[in-house]
Amino acid sequence: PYVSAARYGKDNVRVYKVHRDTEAGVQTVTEMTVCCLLEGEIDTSYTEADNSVVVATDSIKNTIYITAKENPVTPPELFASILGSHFIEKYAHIHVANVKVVTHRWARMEIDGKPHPHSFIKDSDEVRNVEARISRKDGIAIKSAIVGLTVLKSTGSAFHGFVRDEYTTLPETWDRILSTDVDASWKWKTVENLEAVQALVPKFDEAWKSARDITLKLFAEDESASVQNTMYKMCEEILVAVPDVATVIYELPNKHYFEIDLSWHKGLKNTGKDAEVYAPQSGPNGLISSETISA
Ligand SMILES: O=c1[nH]c(=O)c2nn[nH]c2[nH]1
Repeated sequence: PYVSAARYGKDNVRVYKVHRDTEAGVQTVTEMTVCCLLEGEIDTSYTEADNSVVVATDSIKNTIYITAKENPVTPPELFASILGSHFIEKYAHIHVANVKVVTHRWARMEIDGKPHPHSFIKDSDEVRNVEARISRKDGIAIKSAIVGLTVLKSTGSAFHGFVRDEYTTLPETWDRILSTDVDASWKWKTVENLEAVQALVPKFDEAWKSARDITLKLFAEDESASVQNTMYKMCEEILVAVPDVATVIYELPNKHYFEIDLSWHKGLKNTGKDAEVYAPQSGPNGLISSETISA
């Protein structure tokens, strides 16, 4: 046997960093969870217990803290690229660093109508993620994402005209609840090195805001004929709004809310246009995904 692929490192490295603007008296916080996995000439550490090629995962963890201390931690695309580049530059036998950064939400509190200088709320479990592959020979490939943005609309969603056969029980509907946990990601065109990432820095936050705004606006306003079609419209608009992005990926669970027929109770009407009380379903759920590439 031989090792066909190997990567190792430290996962679930939680990092918090505060920026203190003493002049303005305003503090800003960033909290993230980092995973950093290395690839390279490391097979002998698996096949021959040769630890001389192993940068200990503990040292990788230490490097994450030091890199966070000495560099910007935002935008996460930049921090991930700086961190990954460190390993390629420092260790000749390490050829790829796979860095995932999950940034958690700390929304600045508004107290008496004013942004508070140093207090924040975790207003949802939504996260902003980055997965970067920093490779000595292939350059830097970055995928950014919005994950865990849970949304619901109480109307403005239909689903009819689908295959009807001996397996079908789902009634057609012209007015249903639509709810999903958005997982949207966009792949940047691969860049040569860290310098090229730094040139892109102003675009990373803009792209995240555009992708999030487009997703919410279309979700709310589209008279949805299906999750598939609404998802495609989101991809189209993101590809137009963010030219440096080559591919947009969505994965949307369809979190069903079932009507409850209460007619057995004194003829109580609670279906179709009379439906008001529904049963939210934990599962099964639909799962609709797509990858859309600019022309
Ligand atoms: O939007 C939807 N897409 C589907 O493919 C589907 N299948 N059942 N309900 C559905 N809703």
